Amino acid sequence: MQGQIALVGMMGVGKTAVGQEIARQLGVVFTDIDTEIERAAAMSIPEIFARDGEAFFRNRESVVLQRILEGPRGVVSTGGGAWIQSQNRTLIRASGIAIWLDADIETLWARVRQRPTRPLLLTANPKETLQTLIASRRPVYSSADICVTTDSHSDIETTARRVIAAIRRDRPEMLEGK
Ligand SMILES: Nc1ncnc2c1ncn2[C@@H]1O[C@H](COP(=O)(O)OP(=O)(O)OP(=O)(O)O)[C@@H](O)[C@H]1O
Ligand SMILES: O=C(O)C1=C[C@@H](O)[C@@H](O)[C@H](O)C1
Ligand SMILES: [Mg+2]
Repeated sequence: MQGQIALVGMMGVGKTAVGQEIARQLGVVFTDIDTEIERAAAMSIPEIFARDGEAFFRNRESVVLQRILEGPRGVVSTGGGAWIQSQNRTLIRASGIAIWLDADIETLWARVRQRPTRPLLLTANPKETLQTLIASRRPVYSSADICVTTDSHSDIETTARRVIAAIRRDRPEMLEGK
């Protein structure tokens, strides 16, 4: 591999689940930035948001992202807000490529509504909050190198195959030797 493959996109789109499967199919290491932040802080993400606030979390996110991107090449799943910060986009672009995983609001909502693990959705109307977040973030996600869409009919393995096929088509040098 010629660099890191970073997955970006909205919460619930499947960056963690699909990223893990891409890494398995390619036989490379997989790292999830949210998991690494939680490990380093010995706290869950909702706990970090509640105790230290979002600005603190964003700072940790950048530090952890930089550390992981400097490590062995593989697949890196980011948190939903990571690509929104310009310094993170610079870090990811310098280390490899960004894949935007996209899905419609109904697919995202069906996947996030089950679990109260996303502090940004702890609002009176979480579906509306999700919709507002999508509207503000979509223009930024669209600056990723490759966009792959998923929906309620695409399972994790199929979506992972689609991502690998898109990289092979658009950036074949990334997968040299794979
Ligand atoms: N293609 C898919 N088909 C079916 N279920 C999926 C798919 N992708 C993800 N899921 C399920 O949707 C849920 C959310 O996925 P996941 O945690 O991977 O999202 P995420 O993008 O990493 O979100 P976050 O930004 O909050 O970390 C999980 O329960 C996962 O198993
Ligand atoms: O979309 C976001 O801003 C977030 C998504 C999650 O992956 C976590 O990184 C956190 O809950 C924030
Ligand atoms: Mg995730």
